[in-house]
Amino acid sequence: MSRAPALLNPSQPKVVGSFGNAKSLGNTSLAAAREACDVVEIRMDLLEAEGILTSTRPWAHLEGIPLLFTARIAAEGGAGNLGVGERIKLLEKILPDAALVDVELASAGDLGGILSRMKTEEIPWVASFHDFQGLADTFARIPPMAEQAVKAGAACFKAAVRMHTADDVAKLAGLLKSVEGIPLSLMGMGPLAPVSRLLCAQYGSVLNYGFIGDAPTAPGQWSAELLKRGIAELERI
Ligand SMILES: O=C1C[C@@](O)(C(=O)O)C[C@@H](O)[C@@H]1O
Repeated sequence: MSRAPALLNPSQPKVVGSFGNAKSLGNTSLAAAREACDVVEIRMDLLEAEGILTSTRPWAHLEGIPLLFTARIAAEGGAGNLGVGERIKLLEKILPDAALVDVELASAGDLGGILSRMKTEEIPWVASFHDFQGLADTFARIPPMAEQAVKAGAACFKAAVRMHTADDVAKLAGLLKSVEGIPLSLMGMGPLAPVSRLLCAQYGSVLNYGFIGDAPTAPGQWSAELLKRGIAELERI
């Protein structure tokens, strides 16, 4: 059953709670996860790098909250260096548990086979993009990438970009009002990450990431609990 439409609503921004290590995942009960976020992100690349993914389902105790699975490539901040074949194998294993799957837009071609299977099984995917440096041309690249994500069949386009100035934060949030055709999840990284994430949520970013446990999964990321409390206080605009 697809739960994506309810999870990808700009007027109801959701908080994604991400685990930076296996200990944080193992120590978090379903009740605690529900308290901290609306969706849990399982970073398979991080778990694989810790060697705990081979045969287990270390997220099994979180059945009851939507699970978003990510097998991030090293070029976009992933741990280890998962090849295409390894990522396909990991994704095939988790499909029965997935409410959503994250695939880098740049990998959509390589993972075309598994994306077709997800389409048949009605499992929506998030096309993602990361810029850890905050390059000057990234803002201009986001609208065409969102269009590519639509063409590739993604349910959402996500971009995480390092912010250098308040002007960057305003530009990122502004894109949420100007790009149409697909739900967007936009967020800043670095020292301006927290303020950017609040502003982006207020402007309609559908998925807003924080960490659960003791290890952030991106520079400047707040805890999911704090982000959820902050977003709950925002007046809709
Ligand atoms: O893509 C994202 C967003 C993120 O990079 C962040 O900036 O919070 C954290 C990642 O775990 C997740 O897959």
